Order: sequence, then structure tokens, then C-alpha cells
Amino acid sequence: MCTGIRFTDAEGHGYLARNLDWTTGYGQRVVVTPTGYAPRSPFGAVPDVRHAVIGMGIVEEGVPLYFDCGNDAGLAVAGLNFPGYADYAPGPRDGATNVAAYELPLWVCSQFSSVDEVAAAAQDLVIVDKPINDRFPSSMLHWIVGDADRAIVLEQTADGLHVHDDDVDVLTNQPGFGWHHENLRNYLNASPAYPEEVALTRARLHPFGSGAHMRGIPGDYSSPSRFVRAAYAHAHHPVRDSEEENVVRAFRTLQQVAMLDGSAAMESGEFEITIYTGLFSSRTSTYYWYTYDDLTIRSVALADHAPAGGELVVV
Ligand SMILES: C[C@H](CCC(=O)NCCS(=O)(=O)O)[C@H]1CC[C@H]2[C@@H]3[C@H](O)C[C@@H]4C[C@H](O)CC[C@]4(C)[C@H]3C[C@H](O)[C@]12C
Repeated sequence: MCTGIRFTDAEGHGYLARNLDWTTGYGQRVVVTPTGYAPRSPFGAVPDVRHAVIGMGIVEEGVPLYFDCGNDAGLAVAGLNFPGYADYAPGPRDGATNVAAYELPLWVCSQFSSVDEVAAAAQDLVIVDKPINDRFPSSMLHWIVGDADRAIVLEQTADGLHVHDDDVDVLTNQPGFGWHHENLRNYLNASPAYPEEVALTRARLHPFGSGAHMRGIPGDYSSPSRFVRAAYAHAHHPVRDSEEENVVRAFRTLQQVAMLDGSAAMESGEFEITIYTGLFSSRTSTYYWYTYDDLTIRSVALADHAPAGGELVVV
């Protein structure tokens, strides 16, 4: 499974971070798409690269297939599994902005500079089931899109394209965002406050310690439980000042919903783990990440890799 979060630092810069939970990686690397790159876009939705893009992905047929990425204007996006709900158009629709599912993160980050712009453009958006090649069929995803101000979730289901205002800045997997948001109403009791002493018959009961009012926040790895846990942890985290503090914030928060080997098997019997955790900081246009096997936080700054060149850079 996967979890994504968005937040803002004390100076108003935006951050978007995600866990990529799966049984195996795809050989993903940090990829920079510079403004001089000439994309191959099947329906012409990405005619050029207006904003340089950096993020985690693979390059296939010379095209960057991003799992998550951010751009030089501070806009970022992450794709998360949404099987059983995602429903792509079998072909392009006349008069619409037709985007192949694999190029949606590139479309968002190469064309726009804010969530508001993406939300407006999404009114004409049709996500098309047009795989890059036979080796990689379209993945069934939904996407969290964030900037310094807010987040939205893009979901295309059987009844059309939905743009949800993500006012809790969190996304996990199925079911849809609306269901997860409604489900939060089951957890209104949860609070970080220290519990008061309680009188019970003639007993006076003291709390064991802090955290007692978090009882009820689910601890398992299922998508609804991770949504609730991430929304709680994220909402109560204090705003931080420096880039370093916000990197720590992102990675510590996503640790709360990261998947440990051996705990959750897929139908195949293989175990899901958090393959990597990635973060885009708009403050410095830097991508940070660590992997399951190596907790060293690595980073690549967009400015260090020819953001205006003509060739993709795979770091
Ligand atoms: C597996 C990843 C999602 C992880 C996740 O959400 N797991 C949930 C598990 S569960 O269902 O809820 O059990 C997704 C996120 C981004 C996806 C990749 C990106 O969409 C880029 C290309 C797109 C191609 O069509 C397929 C390969 C691919 C390289 C995708 C492979 C895979 O589907 C990825 C890596």
C-alpha cells in the first residue's frame, strides 16, 4: 500500500511525501525532466515542458514514468494504487484533455504551477488506458496533488473524473477519498491531550501515561487504517521552520504508516514492505528519499542537474 501527505513549513513552503509500499521495486531512480526535453505524449497533453520536474520513476521508451515528483514552481504529485475503483477511458474523447495514465504525474508537473491550475484543467481531463508498451499495462491509480497551500485528489471512476478537496492532506489506497474522509468521523474522540484522573465507584484511576486518548486509532496496515493514523499524526504535528526539520517531519510521520517485512502478505503470498519513502521540498526544489534496506537519507536538488537541458537526467 501507499500513503501520501502534504504540509507547509513556517515560511509557507510546500512539501509532498509518500511511502511506496509493494513487494518489489521497478528499478526506480531519481529522474530530472528539464524544460528543453521534447516529450512524446500520445494525445498531445504534454506538448512541452514548461516546468522542470524531479522525482522518483523509471524511463521507458525515452519517457519518464514518475511514481511521484515535484516541479520548479513548487507543485508536486504522487500516484497511489486504486484497483477496483479506478476506471480509465478506453480511448481519447473528442474535445477533452486526454492524458495517458502513465503520464499523469508528468502532465501535472510539467504543465502547471499550482493546485488551483490543476483543479481547473481537470474539468476537461480524461485519463486514458493507453499503456506505454506491452510490458507495462496501465496501473490503476489515484493521485494526490499538492502545493504550498492545499491538496486535491484526482480519481477517475466509472462515473467520471472527480477532483476532491483534500482538506486533511492525506491519501492512501482504496476505497475512494470520499469514503476515507467520511470514516474520519468515527475517530472524533482521538486527541493528544493528557487524560484526566477518572473516578469509578470508590476508585480514582490515573492514566498510565501520555497517548491514552489515542486509543482507537487503528494500528494495522489496511488502507482505511493507514488513512486514519496518518491523518491523526499529520494533523497534530507542529509546524516546523527549517528544511532539515521538515525532512524529519515527513520521514517520521510516514514511519507511522510504513510497512514492515513479514507483517502483511498480498494474495500472492509475498509480503508488502515500504520500498522507499520519498519527499519533494518546494523550498529548495529537492527530492529526498530512503529505502527499506538503507535508512540513509539521500537527496538530489533540481538546480544541480541541468533543469533547462534537453535530455532526461537519471541520477
Ligand atoms: C505499485 C505502486 C503503488 C503502490 C501501492 O499503492 N500499493 C498498494 C498495494 S494494494 O493494491 O493496495 O494492496 C505504483 C505507483 C506508481 C506506479 C508506476 C507508475 O504509474 C509508472 C509506471 C506506469 C506503467 O503503466 C506501469 C509501470 C509503472 C512503473 C507503475 C508501476 C506501479 O503500478 C507503481 C510503482
